[in-house]
Amino acid sequence: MPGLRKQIFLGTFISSKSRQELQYLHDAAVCVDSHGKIVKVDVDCTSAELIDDRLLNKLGWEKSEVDVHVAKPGQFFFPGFIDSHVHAPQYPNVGIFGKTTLLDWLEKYTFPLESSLKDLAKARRVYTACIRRTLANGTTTAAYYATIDVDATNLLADLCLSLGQRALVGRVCMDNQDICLDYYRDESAEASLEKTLQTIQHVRDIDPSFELVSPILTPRFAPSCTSESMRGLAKIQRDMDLPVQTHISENKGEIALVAKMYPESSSYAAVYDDHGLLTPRTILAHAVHISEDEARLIAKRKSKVAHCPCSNSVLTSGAARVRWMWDRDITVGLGTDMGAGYSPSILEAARQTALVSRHVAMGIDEADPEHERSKLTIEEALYLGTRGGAAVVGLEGRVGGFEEGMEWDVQLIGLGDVNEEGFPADIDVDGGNVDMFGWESWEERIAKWVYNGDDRNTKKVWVKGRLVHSRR
Ligand SMILES: Nc1nc2[nH]cnc2c(=O)[nH]1
Ligand SMILES: [Zn+2]
Repeated sequence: MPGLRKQIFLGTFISSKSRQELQYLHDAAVCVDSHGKIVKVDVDCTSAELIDDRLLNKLGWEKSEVDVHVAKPGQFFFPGFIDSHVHAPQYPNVGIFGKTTLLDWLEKYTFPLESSLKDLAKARRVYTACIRRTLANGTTTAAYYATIDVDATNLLADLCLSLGQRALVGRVCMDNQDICLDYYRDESAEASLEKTLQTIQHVRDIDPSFELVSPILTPRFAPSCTSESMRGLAKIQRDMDLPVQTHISENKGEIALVAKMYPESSSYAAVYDDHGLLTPRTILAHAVHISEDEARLIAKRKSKVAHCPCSNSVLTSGAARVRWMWDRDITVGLGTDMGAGYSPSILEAARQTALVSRHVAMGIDEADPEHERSKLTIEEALYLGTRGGAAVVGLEGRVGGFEEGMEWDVQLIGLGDVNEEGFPADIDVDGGNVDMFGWESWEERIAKWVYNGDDRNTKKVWVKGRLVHSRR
């Protein structure tokens, strides 16, 4: 990214040390070079003045070439969220679902809206709103499904790049003439693959090394694709080493449909595997009802799962078992799955993850140790939204923490209103739902953020060192 100045961030930095534990760095300085990369983390930096004496000398940087950002008392830096499963064209429909479940929801609400986005002016409006709203909620990376339309999909990639959101952008493949509706489908398997290649080429043209925006192969789900298109996509995946995203085992009716369509495959996961689509770069959304055999196969292929708790509750799909998948060595991240998911926020997804895990627990006898184990902690939910998601979208080690060598994809969080000493000022009803009383430990502050926070607490957001959102 040309034109970025060097930056030093001072304050408290909180990130996942492991699934179970958050790391708190207080009075720290994180130094970011002009490419948006973290080059130094200094943990003993109590004031801005120290930067002159010590840090700048160590870095060999001139004061005049550096911007210094100091977090206010009570604020902290947190890694940007990763939305590992989201449909940008469905954004206008968030909250609009009535009592539908997956298959009738697709027909009633989703396909008409997606198809209407071949109108590029409408697509621009919807995609701009989706990107700006998710950035405002701290989402620095999103794995997007677009629509079947090449131009509108390419526009989504353009907008991610210009608005500064890291993204994987997929043109949706739907070529099964028996299942897909006439008004919204690819003409043939061949056309589906050709259009996919057009979007890959477009992304290559605008971001040649896929630094910020990458194409992602997107067979919508097994019912919407033919064997021919799935095999063709698998070949493109192998030839170009690209990521893949699709849906799996979300809804019982869907599972029955897949079993009927692919009787020769032993399970839903096996359908993808039999077509060469279960790869280490494959993101499978939902996995609510997968069997032991399917979990074993997914883990063996090192494919990843995007857990979408809001969507699974909205569409009455079921409660995915995150601990159970972790126990079977499956890497899991979080997805909003808008517009089935009603919220653009991964913080909301983290909260719903914690709650859905309690519903999983309620389905297990209290005497069984799994009852207690199923419940996820706040630390685990935040891990899923940051480092877990990074591993799911193939950015492990690049984003999700504050280590040297990582990129500055970060949000600045402010909780309540505090005065210079860090004590609460008067309650500010416009500033968000998180009220601080001054006696909370850092662990308690994070808990209050997860359960009552929202975009009003997300003060600033950076991607690869660039400021992409700032709250007025
Ligand atoms: N939640 C969800 N599941 C799907 N399965 C196939 N398409 C979709 C979709 O758009 N949303
Ligand atoms: Zn989805």
